[in-house]
Amino acid sequence: MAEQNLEQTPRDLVPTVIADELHIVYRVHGAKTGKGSATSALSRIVKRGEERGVRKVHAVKGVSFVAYRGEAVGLIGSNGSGKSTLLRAIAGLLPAEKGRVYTNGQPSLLGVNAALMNDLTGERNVILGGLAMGMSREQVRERYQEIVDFSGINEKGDFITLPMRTYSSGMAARLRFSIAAAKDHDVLMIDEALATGDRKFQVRSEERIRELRKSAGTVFLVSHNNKSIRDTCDRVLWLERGELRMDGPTDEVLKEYEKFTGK
Ligand SMILES: Nc1ncnc2c1ncn2[C@@H]1O[C@H](COP(=O)(O)OP(=O)(O)OP(=O)(O)O)[C@@H](O)[C@H]1O
Repeated sequence: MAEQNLEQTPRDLVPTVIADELHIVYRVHGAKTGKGSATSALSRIVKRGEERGVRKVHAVKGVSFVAYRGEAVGLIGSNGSGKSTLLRAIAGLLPAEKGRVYTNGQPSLLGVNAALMNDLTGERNVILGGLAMGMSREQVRERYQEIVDFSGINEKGDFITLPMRTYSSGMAARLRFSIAAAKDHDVLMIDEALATGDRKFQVRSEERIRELRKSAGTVFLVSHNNKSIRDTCDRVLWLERGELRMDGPTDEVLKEYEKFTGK
């Protein structure tokens, strides 16, 4: 893929993320506890080393690709195929077992579980979220109304002044997306954020993703919604059992993926 792109317009392509034979392995402690007393457990640890009682999950297996500035890259694959793991590794949240990830610029991961404070109001979260992304107080103040309007949180009443815990999961996801999308990111990674919003919000956020791409960032989008991927991404990486099964133009990859899933 990289070679193909380089042949087309070598000077315009600025790589933002490079994954080189990347392997990610989770270690689950206490998965195989074995039987017996505490003393026998201790002696097993001493005798057989620290890996005893640790189960490994090899979630990403030798994935390589190069993503460029201005690209929107979809990540697809069955449940448990390694999509979220790959994003977390690009964001620097998981160490590589083998291989490397290089990023040019600051990657921001916008997950469904992104950490907003449930006991604080939406309003406070907008401010803290903006500051946490590196915006100044003035910038947050300037963008505040835009963020709230984009999220649509106040469409059905004054919810922005209520604690986040009173929001539905869709409302919370919309607010997270709106906060993250208020800033231009070098590399923005979105994990299923669109799936939780209603159709009107999805259309708005897809539009914003296209804008973010124009402002020279790279966007990664994990989704099980093929339509969202088709409407937003020009390139798709298809993962299956941790391996990169296909990397290419959206239509080509989705065609093969739909054959695979029988849809
Ligand atoms: N914290 C963790 N500890 C151990 N194993 C994990 C952990 N998180 C994910 N896994 C395992 O890693 C593999 C890949 O999971 P991942 O969440 O990356 O898949 P996914 O493609 O994003 O799935 P989905 O579409 O269901 O969200 C799975 O086998 C999963 O069980």
